[in-house]
Amino acid sequence: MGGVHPEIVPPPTTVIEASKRLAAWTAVDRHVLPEYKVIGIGSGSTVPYVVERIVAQGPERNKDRVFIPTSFQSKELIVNAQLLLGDVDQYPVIDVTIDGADEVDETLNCIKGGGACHLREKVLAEAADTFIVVADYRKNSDVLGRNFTQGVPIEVAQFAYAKVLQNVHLLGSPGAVLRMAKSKAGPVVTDNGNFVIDAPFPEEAMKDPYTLLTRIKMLTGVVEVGLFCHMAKAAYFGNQDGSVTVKWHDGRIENVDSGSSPVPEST
Ligand SMILES: O=C[C@H](O)[C@H](O)[C@H](O)COP(=O)(O)O
Repeated sequence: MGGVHPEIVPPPTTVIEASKRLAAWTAVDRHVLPEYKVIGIGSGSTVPYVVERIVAQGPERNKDRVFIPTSFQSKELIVNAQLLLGDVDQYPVIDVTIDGADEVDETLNCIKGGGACHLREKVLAEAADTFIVVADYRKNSDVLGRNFTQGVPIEVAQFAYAKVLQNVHLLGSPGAVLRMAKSKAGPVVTDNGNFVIDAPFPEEAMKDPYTLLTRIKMLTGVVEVGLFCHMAKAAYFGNQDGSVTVKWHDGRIENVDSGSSPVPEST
């Protein structure tokens, strides 16, 4: 764990990347406390900045901590940052988990799973005493599905996908599709060996994500649904003007002036 740390993520060159970093750094500064020893690491493009900031807390702070990944990607991040890797079966109680989101509504319900990692992410969110979301300003929304339009990610057992797809069509998402891979023929296969269905629902259904979650989860063959309801304690959004908006679980909205502009010098 000693020695020079490798670069975890290149410095941001766009306002969106800088906003992600701002959210991640602010959340780590406030929620990864010195006494915390078991830390869940989420997945996606915002999380490398989380790991970067944790590493900046120094080897002394990190030497007796263990980091639990939510995906192959976050496992690589932990290992490359020379942090100690653990798993949730060894550490079923986590002090804090920090993760990204595809969209967050006004009461902190989230769509997650744009990267097909939502099963492990939800396990680590639920195992954590504190679950914190970090994202750029585009994810800050009033109603889920307004910004992230590809639909609710649903992880399904491979053999059951066609049956679940039919069920989901009848449940009110006629446009639901099996997620196809980009650089491989055939469907996306998750880290757990399952398929993913993307199911866009009308706004009326998305206004009550908990009911929708329970309906989808009851379908046999569904492994996990990318709707995270009543889980997050706070969501941090990096803004274009260099401030951070914090939405708290009790409805409070806080504006933090980071004192630094997120606009990268090169733009
Ligand atoms: O499956 C992926 C995860 O739920 C990500 O946390 C989510 O897609 C957000 O990722 P990003 O930070 O890249 O927007």
